[in-house]
Amino acid sequence: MGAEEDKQKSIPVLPWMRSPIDVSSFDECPLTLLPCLDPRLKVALENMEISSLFPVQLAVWQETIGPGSFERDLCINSPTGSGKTLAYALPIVQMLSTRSVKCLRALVVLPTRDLALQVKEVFSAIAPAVGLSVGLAVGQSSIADEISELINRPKLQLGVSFDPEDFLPELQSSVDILVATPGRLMDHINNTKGFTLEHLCYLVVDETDRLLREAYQSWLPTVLQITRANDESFLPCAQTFLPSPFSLKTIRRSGLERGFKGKPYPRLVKMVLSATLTQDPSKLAQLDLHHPLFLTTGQKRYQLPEKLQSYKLFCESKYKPLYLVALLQSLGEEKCIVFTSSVESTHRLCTLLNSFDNLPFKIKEYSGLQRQSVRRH
Ligand SMILES: Nc1ncnc2c1ncn2[C@@H]1O[C@H](COP(=O)(O)OP(=O)(O)OP(=O)(O)O)[C@@H](O)[C@H]1O
Repeated sequence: MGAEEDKQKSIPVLPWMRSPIDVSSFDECPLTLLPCLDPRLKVALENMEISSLFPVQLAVWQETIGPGSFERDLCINSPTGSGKTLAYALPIVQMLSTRSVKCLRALVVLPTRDLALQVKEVFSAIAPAVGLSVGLAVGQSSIADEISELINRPKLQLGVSFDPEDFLPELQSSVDILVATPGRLMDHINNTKGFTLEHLCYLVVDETDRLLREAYQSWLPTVLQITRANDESFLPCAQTFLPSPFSLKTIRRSGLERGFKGKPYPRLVKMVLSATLTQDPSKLAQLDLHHPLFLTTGQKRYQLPEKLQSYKLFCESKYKPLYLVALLQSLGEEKCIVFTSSVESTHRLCTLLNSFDNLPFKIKEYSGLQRQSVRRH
């Protein structure tokens, strides 16, 4: 294939992908210079030893809290390690920080439990600073325990007798933000009383490529259908709706005046992220994006720290373990992480290394073979 043909092939089909925002043109931004940052969140970030925002975080801030003000759905293509989690967590938490009534307003979906746990940790480090709670639906605990974490059941008052027929306690969400894997999310959608996406304002699809590659019990069409159904059921009452301080209904008015061409407004804002975002129109169509804005750093898959040096060692594959042992020995006391391509190779390599009894270091296995509780310590 000629170079010209190659170039042709890499031009995205979708027009909005052809004029992206170049994230690499942004610099890091010290928190002291970040416009509109809630001071409570600034303190929370400083407690995490974060003193400036990475380029992707600044670019997203500009399109959400900054002049972009969440008007468009965001598609973010940025390498692993570039700080995508905080890029969406910070604006969402800041936007929800003024809400006083608790209900589920932001949903973040990730393909695996480990990733969901990492993302939950980031939200948990900043959300409580502005009075928001974060929940996790990943199947780490029993469904009953998870439900009691996510749903608040008001207790019956002592001494007051209720006819069980008349009394249906109002179930409310205990969390404002939920981080979930698709399977457990579907369990709650289908079976958990009081679990509702009715008030959802933000949907984040992290590791989008992976989530679009597999259907995962059709979680995406289900979530979109539920949120669309909310839009439709609210639309007829949009003209006659009188705001009430006690109403929890999110009224997604038709936003003609804002150029939303009859789409409901406020709408469900979507942010989709990946290190290798697909350009396949049929895959992206599944997300039903609104006037999407593409933010990208190009084709880079990984973001390596500037001072990291890398070396390659060439050898025949049958000698790989021996070279590895020699390399580890030469590194002496340094801590090392060895990555392999599968759970099985990790297990094999670990068994092999442990069979040398004169190595001056301890070897620990870390893969999906270990239970979650072991992996976290
Ligand atoms: N502004 C920041 N200042 C300092 N460290 C940061 C900042 N933002 C993120 N980090 C740290 O950088 C690392 C990478 O961040 P993160 O995991 O969000 O990257 P990512 O782009 O989401 O990667 P992945 O594709 O693996 O999910 C994390 O250890 C995180 O704590």
